Amino acid sequence: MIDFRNVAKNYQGGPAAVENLNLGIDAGKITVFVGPSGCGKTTSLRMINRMVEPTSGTITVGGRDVGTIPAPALRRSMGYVMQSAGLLPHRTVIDNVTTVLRLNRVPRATARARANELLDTVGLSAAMGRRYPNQLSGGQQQRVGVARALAADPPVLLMDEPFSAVDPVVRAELQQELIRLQRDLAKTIVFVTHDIDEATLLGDKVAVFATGGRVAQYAAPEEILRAPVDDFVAAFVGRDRGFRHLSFSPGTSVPIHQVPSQVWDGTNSASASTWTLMLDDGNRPLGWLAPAGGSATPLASALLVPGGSLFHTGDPLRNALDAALSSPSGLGVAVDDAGQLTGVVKGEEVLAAIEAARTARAHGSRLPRAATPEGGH
Ligand SMILES: Nc1ncnc2c1ncn2[C@@H]1O[C@H](COP(=O)(O)OP(=O)(O)OP(=O)(O)O)[C@@H](O)[C@H]1O
Repeated sequence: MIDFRNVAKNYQGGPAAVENLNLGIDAGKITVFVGPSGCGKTTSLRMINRMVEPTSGTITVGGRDVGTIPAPALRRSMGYVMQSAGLLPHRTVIDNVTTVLRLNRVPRATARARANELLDTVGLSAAMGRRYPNQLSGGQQQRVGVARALAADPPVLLMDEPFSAVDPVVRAELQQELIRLQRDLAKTIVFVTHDIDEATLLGDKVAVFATGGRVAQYAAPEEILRAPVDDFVAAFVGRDRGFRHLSFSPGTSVPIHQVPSQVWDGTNSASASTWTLMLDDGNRPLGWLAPAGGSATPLASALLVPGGSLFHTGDPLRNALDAALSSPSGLGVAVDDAGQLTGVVKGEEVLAAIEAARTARAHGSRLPRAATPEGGH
């Protein structure tokens, strides 16, 4: 869909921001440019819609050389979302979202109807449409930025660190929304970030940039985590890449076990020697009761120990391992889509499943059935 051929950019007086970029970007997929600060990601992104003009080389979009398309028309034909949302402060949210539609001479009523639909798509109520940008939180502003970029239904969406100015919780929400949106929209998205976790979560493909716009590796995220091509990529990807790579291995082979459990009523008795999982009356985990130890005396007022992360049906091995590691009992709590208890996973069995997945990969075979801990090696 998008092709960089021998593209270079020299800002006046400086060293080459981008030396010689050759890269093909797939249609309908999310391609992430990731890399340290100043390596030319934003410059490369902005050359696609001619916000930055290349010094030499060619960029084509859908086979057309962007240099031959008038810049304003080109920009209107692509969605663009940036870090600060870039909303016009003196215009209401709805007017911000309809800007491009109005420039494209879409009648006002149609544009507003479309904008309201889009606000709903990005999780904002119609009432938000009447507010001004400074009356929204940072996360809400970014949602408006995404709605505005989608307004003209462009096939290409350029996103420059769109979620980096919001807190981690909102950021995770926005990332999930983008994944959900993309399932329906299948846009060609080019996404710039310096966060490798964000890159591997969102990218169908990830281009790891080094100084001067040199692409050190361009591959699917699991490959970058599993087999970085050189020390630069390995260092950038980080020390816990092995753990992160588990996001790409299904957790279906991890055995689920029964666990002693009770409905929590505030007066439950701890067992002498085992951890007991406390549930609400809908079978959803609330926390644990620690073993009472030598004294089998029931506690008058039991103390609920907060649980660890939950391993949902369908989650990857990473979540299974995290559930086990973060659980005070050492047993990772597994739940179904409704959040109801299905059982627990054991750390050593997750490790055995990880080893089985690795062996299967090494032999290029299908995943064997779940290995027992004894059979792990
Ligand atoms: N308008 C400009 N004028 C001069 N130099 C610029 C300009 N914009 C960027 N540069 C330089 O070009 C290089 C690449 O910058 P660019 O913004 O593309 O990098 P980046 O990888 O997106 O960085 P960051 O993650 O910090 O945004 C840097 O050395 C930067 O200082």
